[in-house]
Amino acid sequence: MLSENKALVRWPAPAKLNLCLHITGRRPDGYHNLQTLFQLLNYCDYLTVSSSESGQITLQAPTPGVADDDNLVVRAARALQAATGCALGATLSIDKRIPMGGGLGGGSSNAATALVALNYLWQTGLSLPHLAEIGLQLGADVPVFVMGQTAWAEGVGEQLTPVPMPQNWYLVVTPNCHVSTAEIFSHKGLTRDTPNITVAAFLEQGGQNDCQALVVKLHPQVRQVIDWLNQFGAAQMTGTGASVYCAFATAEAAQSVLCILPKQWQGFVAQAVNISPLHSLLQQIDDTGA
Ligand SMILES: C[C@@](CO)(OP(=O)(O)O)[C@H](O)COP(=O)(O)OP(=O)(O)OC[C@H]1O[C@@H](n2ccc(N)nc2=O)[C@H](O)[C@@H]1O
Ligand SMILES: Nc1ncnc2c1ncn2[C@@H]1O[C@H](COP(=O)(O)OP(=O)(O)O)[C@@H](O)[C@H]1O
Repeated sequence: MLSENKALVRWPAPAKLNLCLHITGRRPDGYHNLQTLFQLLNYCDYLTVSSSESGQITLQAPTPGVADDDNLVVRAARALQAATGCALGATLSIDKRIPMGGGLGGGSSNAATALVALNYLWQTGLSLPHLAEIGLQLGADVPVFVMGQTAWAEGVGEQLTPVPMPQNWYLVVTPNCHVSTAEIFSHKGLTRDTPNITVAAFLEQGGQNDCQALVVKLHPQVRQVIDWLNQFGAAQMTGTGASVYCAFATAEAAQSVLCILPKQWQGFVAQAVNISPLHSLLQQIDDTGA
């Protein structure tokens, strides 16, 4: 099926949540070491990708606010060409559903899906760890999406240990404000000295988001979302914000809160998954021998 209709395949690029985000130190290059639990979700952007003989990388429609040459899928395609010497080109399109710049990893996930899809279509044969290494040059969150499992992460997010988590339902709410990752990491008010913990300790006690206290000071809208969601459970920010999430035992419970979400915010309901929808698709391709 796939071999006949490759251009029609919708390659999923899932969102993630950081179920904790501990900043444990600052490296000499200015980047921060962290410990985080990357929880993959079944809520996705979708890419269509076709291979071409031209060698050109073309985006069918621009992503709002992003120049095509800066788009992470274009940069991912070019990085794969450079790493493999592949002379083929590609035409890509993105069906964007994940709010941008919200700490949900959409751009990084798009890049990871482009790497995985093109590695398949171009038959460049790189392993997932090799693709993750290429992805790390594009962003600290790309490796987890390439590897495709919910995981405990250390370093800048590239040292990954898969950890199966309960398949909770999450309501994710994004206020109408933009939080700059670079601004938060360079702010003098950021907590950067959280002691390292073990995965076992996280699983037992949970963890906090070290960026949250600073972000709510700088962006009162994020505090408003947290206060509102706290009526229904323990709300926490993901990444460097601005999105906030709250866990529910059932889809219905999460959906019923989404129905009464104040109009100035956007939200979606998603289920936690341990295997990325992208990797479930790859498995299906392998199984059918397409
Ligand atoms: C902290 C996280 C947690 O998921 O936040 P979100 O982006 O998801 O909100 C990510 O690892 C972010 O990864 P990503 O968004 O790919 O960051 P990058 O583009 O690599 O870096 C943006 C800027 O943030 C700073 N930065 C980023 C990551 C890190 N571990 N230390 C840093 O100091 C650097 O100044 C860098 O120039
Ligand atoms: N394909 C893409 N999708 C989303 N953002 C992209 C993309 N390519 C580049 N970007 C840039 O990356 C930034 C971060 O995007 P995103 O991954 O959605 O958020 P976050 O890093 O907060 O999780 C965006 O604000 C945008 O400027």
